[in-house]
Parts: sequence; structure tokens; C-alpha cells
Amino acid sequence: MSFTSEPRWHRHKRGPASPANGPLRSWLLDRGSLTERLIKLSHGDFGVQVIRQQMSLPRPSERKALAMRHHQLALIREVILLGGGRPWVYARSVIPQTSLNGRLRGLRKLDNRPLGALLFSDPHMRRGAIELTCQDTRQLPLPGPLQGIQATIPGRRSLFWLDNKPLLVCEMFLPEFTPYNTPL
Ligand SMILES: C=C(O[C@@H]1C=C(C(=O)O)C=C[C@H]1O)C(=O)O
Repeated sequence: MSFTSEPRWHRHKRGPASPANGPLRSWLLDRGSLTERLIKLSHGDFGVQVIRQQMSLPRPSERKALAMRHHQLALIREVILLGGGRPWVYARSVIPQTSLNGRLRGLRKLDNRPLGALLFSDPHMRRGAIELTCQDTRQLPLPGPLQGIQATIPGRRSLFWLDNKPLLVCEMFLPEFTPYNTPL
């Protein structure tokens, strides 16, 4: 399964319509490691469930954001980040095949180790602007037990560069992610 339609992405701008005007503002706009924050929030009870990780064609807006040519393949990694065993974030990372070399070779076999740990351990990592969106959960390839939920959820995406090689990371905050009253 994959996105049935792509969300529209916007740079953050103040205004009632922005998803960053809700309770998740600090989470949507934080430029640090989401993994690190989720590990703290879950008191270490954090996990990564890999839904899909395979070479495929990126979506048009992903290809554009990564300045990829048509028919150029990318490693598509889709995961659920779990806190206290609960699904908190759906994440989709797009890593062009041309980025999968050198120190990024390890991304081919990341499995359930968090991508963020690799990205934020590199002092030369660069992160681009954060774009925001809201999306219907039914448009996400959520695993079985989560397919029943229907909600419009906020999310963000940004480019990262390691050794000047780009990858695109999208994170959607699922309905069970309620950081301000998380009874962990
Ligand atoms: C980019 C980060 O990595 C996180 C981990 C991911 C993974 O393991 O696939 C994907 C997106 C992120 O939420 C981060 O921690 O900020």
C-alpha cells in the first residue's frame, strides 16, 4: 500500500489554518531529533516498527523536493514510532539510490534502529526547512490494527543532507500521540 493521494505541504506561516497552531506546535517545529524526544517522553519505552523498506519510485512531490529525475529509484522506508507500545508517529523517509553510498550505505539495513540516531550523530548533518501538512489517516498505509482509525492528523517533513547527499523525512503524528497527558 502507499499514499492514495499526496498531502499539500506548506512552509510554516502564522495563521489559524496552520497545523502548528495546535497543541503539537513545539513537536511540529522542533529541529532536533524526534526520536530523542520520544525516548524521553516514553521514559525509554520506545520502539520502531518497520512497515515497509524497499526500493521504489518516490511520489511526485517527493521527487521534486529531492530534485530527482523521473524513474530514479529511492529507498522508501515507512515505520511506526511507538511510545509505551502505542503508535505515536507514522514516518516515511525517501532516500535516493544515489544517496545510498559511503556512510549512508548502512541505511539499506537499518531495520528497527531509528534513522534519527544515524542522522543526528553526524556533526555535519544539515537539515532544511520544515514543511507542514494535515492528512487523513485513511490515506496512510497504516498496518492492520491501525487501519480502522479515521482522523485528520498534523505532520511535517524536511530534507536532511549527510555528506551533501539528500534524504526526505516525513512524520505524521497519530491520534494516540497526546504528549501533554501521556499516562506512561
Ligand atoms: C529523523 C528522525 O528519525 C526518526 C526515525 C525514523 C525511522 O527510524 O525511520 C523516521 C523518522 C524520524 O521520526 C528523528 O529522530 O528526528
